[in-house]
Amino acid sequence: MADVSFHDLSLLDDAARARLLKRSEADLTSFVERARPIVEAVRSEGDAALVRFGRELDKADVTAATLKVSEAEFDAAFEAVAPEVVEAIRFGIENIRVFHEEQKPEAMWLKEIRPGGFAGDRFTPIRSVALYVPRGKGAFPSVTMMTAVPAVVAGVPELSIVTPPTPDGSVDAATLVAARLAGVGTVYKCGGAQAVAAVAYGTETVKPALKIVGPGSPWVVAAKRLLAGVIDPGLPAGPSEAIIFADGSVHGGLAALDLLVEAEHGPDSSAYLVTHERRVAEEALAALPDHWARMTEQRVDFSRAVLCGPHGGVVLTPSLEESYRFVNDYAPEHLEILSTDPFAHLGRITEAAEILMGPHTPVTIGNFGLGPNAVLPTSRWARTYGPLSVTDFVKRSSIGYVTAGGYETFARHARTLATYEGFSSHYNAVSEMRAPYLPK
Ligand SMILES: NC(=O)c1ccc[n+]([C@@H]2O[C@H](COP(=O)([O-])OP(=O)(O)OC[C@H]3O[C@@H](n4cnc5c(N)ncnc54)[C@H](O)[C@@H]3O)[C@@H](O)[C@H]2O)c1
Ligand SMILES: N[C@H](CO)Cc1c[nH]c[nH+]1
Ligand SMILES: [Zn+2]
Repeated sequence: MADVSFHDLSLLDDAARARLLKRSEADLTSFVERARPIVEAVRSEGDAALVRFGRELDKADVTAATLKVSEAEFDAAFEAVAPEVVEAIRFGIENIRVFHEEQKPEAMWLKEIRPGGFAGDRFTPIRSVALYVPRGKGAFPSVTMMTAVPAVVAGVPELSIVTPPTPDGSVDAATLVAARLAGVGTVYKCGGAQAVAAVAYGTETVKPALKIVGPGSPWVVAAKRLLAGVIDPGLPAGPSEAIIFADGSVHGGLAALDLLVEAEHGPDSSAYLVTHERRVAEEALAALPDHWARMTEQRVDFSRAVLCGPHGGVVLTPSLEESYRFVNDYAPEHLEILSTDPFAHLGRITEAAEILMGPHTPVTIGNFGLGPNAVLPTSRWARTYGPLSVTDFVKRSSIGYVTAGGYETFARHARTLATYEGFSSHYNAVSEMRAPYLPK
């Protein structure tokens, strides 16, 4: 059995350190090439292609008539899901709603920039958005909560969910419960590249959308890349990843417990424990076998593949400074600061999409509904993107308003720059030609 990867940063040259920063999806070329014919088939054949790929790729018994989830299926889902699961979904949705309502921008603001000259922003919902909910290596009602709640808070009028069907032709029941409780009533049974193509082009059954958000496998990420000229692909959210940052105030066994959280998503995930304390690193390595003994076989296989492979393991740094530097260079999707004084470290970390503070805030709690969004940028995109938010579901128009009294000051400077840039109509519109036409 392979050993957990142990990286002593003080022994690595720059090239070896740079390799640690890479993710499995760094090269999507082969997925993009294989997703291309799927996308093309959906564009040209519509529902027929969705049914074919549903059967081939998801081994699912779907027909054109059953591609859209019926009201009866929603009702049956509430019967099928255990009451405590419904309660956990309600609890999460409520927290996520409170967080995102706080985040919602004012519908409009206007400021007097100079006397008689007003400028501001107005926010209006995007007309139609599709939410991708994965269903490959597990079911994700939590992703339904995380994508649907901010969309509903933003007021998007046309919302739909796309998610892969299961072999019996149904959709994960808890996903349907979460959808209805969050306020989304349209769910289509298609996943992967074909789902992205379906909402980009539309089919006989699937209504096209202006934007798609939500995480997914490399098939989903590849299709979003191919269709970026047709549909807004939202923030890049691929295979899950995390850094557990630990100082010397915690036990390494705790770090190992939390390191396994995102490592168990799939063999394409990434997860590191980063610490400058050799004791913490050694305790973590020693604790992993016990933790694995309490996991399901599939999740052991996934997390072993990550932690024993090139995209995971334990990183021992020569100093606290080097730990900060590694985290900021890596720009993780999830970062957990394991310390009895996490706020002492927070100011040093600038590149992370989600930062969870202290020994009582494991990534699990963030994933399942503390409030902040757990759909997050992966593959170092945390350097420029933040978590999914209400602002992903609205667009901004800027508003300008100049009064009769304020006009001449702005016009004078505009004439000067219009002349410099060589625009005669721009000039004329603010010249003496304007006055005769103005309302008296
Ligand atoms: N970044 C985030 O915020 C975030 C949140 C949750 C999950 N995730 C990640 O999302 C991903 C979900 O992936 P998943 O696989 O569980 O579900 P998925 O729904 O994204 O992918 C499954 C679909 O991929 C397609 N597919 C599978 N094999 C294929 C093949 N050989 N050819 C063509 N298409 C194929 C099928 O259509 C299938 O329905 C995981 O990597 C997880 O870590 C990320
Ligand atoms: N960790 C995922 C985001 O990378 C979210 C999630 C949902 N369920 C379990 N985990
Ligand atoms: Zn997770």
